[in-house]
Amino acid sequence: MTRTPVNVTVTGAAGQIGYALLFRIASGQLLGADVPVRLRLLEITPALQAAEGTAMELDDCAFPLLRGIEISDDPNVAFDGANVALLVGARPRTKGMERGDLLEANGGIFKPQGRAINDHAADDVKVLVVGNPANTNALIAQAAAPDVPAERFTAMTRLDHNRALTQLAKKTDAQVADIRRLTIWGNHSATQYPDIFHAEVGGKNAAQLVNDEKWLAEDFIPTVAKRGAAIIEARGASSAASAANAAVDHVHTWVRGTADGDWTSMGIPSDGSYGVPEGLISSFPVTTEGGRYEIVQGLEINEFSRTRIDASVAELSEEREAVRGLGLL
Ligand SMILES: NC(=O)C1=CN([C@@H]2O[C@H](COP(=O)(O)OP(=O)(O)OC[C@H]3O[C@@H](n4cnc5c(N)ncnc54)[C@H](O)[C@@H]3O)[C@@H](O)[C@H]2O)C=CC1
Ligand SMILES: O=C([O-])CC(=O)C(=O)O
Repeated sequence: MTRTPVNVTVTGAAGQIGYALLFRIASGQLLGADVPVRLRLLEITPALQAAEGTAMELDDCAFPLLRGIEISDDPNVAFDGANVALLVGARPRTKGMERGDLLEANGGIFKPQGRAINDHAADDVKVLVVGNPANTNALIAQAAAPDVPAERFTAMTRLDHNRALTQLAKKTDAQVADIRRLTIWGNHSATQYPDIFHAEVGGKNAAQLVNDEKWLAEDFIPTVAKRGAAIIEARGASSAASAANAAVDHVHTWVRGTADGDWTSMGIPSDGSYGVPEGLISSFPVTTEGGRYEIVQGLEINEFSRTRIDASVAELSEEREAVRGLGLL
């Protein structure tokens, strides 16, 4: 059977995450080994030549599922017909830049990209924002795309989720595959809250198994939340292969579904669940099926968790106010 190729647009294609990501998409790991893909790469004009170089290497892999590569510096071209859009390219914080400057610079990227998605993407487009500050960049893009259902705009907290899985596996002497139902709540920032109170390790409640609140508060949570900075310190560059891996995981789970009885973490527009103000793009526990996701409902939130979820959500509200003040929403 011949399947129509799926159009996957990747922004920031010549960057370090792009270099780790494109080969995995083209090999079938994003959408499945039975799904042909066409890549659309968006870069700024000075980086087009580097993107061409990456495209040459993609050609040289002779991936059977790769049905074409187009490169452009025009979002209206790159998002044309996009079924999946991975928004990786963003303005990094540079010396002397305040938080407001960063939000404004990224507004200049994510607002026009949101508009281009609105005007040119396929009806079934699914958007993942990786570029930081990911949650608020996703909000800016979503606000610029009023014709696209709001829930199609998501932000990446899967890297945080994966980091938390490994830290918990190490602590409990388990394998990551033995762990289910872990949750990242809130913002992809140092305020995020990795929650093990509903997680299970080999079928046993993780928090009871660990039974060490000091480790949770002083080791596990800061290790996961500050892992990005630790990688920069160790590697001299920010996480790239692990970020690309998480982007692949995020979209793969969204499209192909969560395993029975398990859930994942995604930054998604809040419907007001768990006291998170409606519309904020915040990380929640979600199950996915048939290309749709649903927030896991009915989890009991204890005092320890409540304080931490509220703190991260408060940061998201401040970011929303800041971009509103800049006229980006
Ligand atoms: N959500 C998450 O878990 C993570 C997010 N990140 C973020 O991902 C982003 C990308 O990281 P890297 O690939 O390491 O950065 P990078 O600097 O290596 O690459 C970024 C690329 O984006 C391009 N770019 C800039 N503006 C653009 C525009 N308007 N349109 C298209 N392309 C544009 C640049 O030319 C550059 O090639 C950063 O914002 C980083 O902070 C990184 C790791 C994890
Ligand atoms: O911290 C950074 O700059 C990159 C990032 O988002 C992460 O690794 O989680």
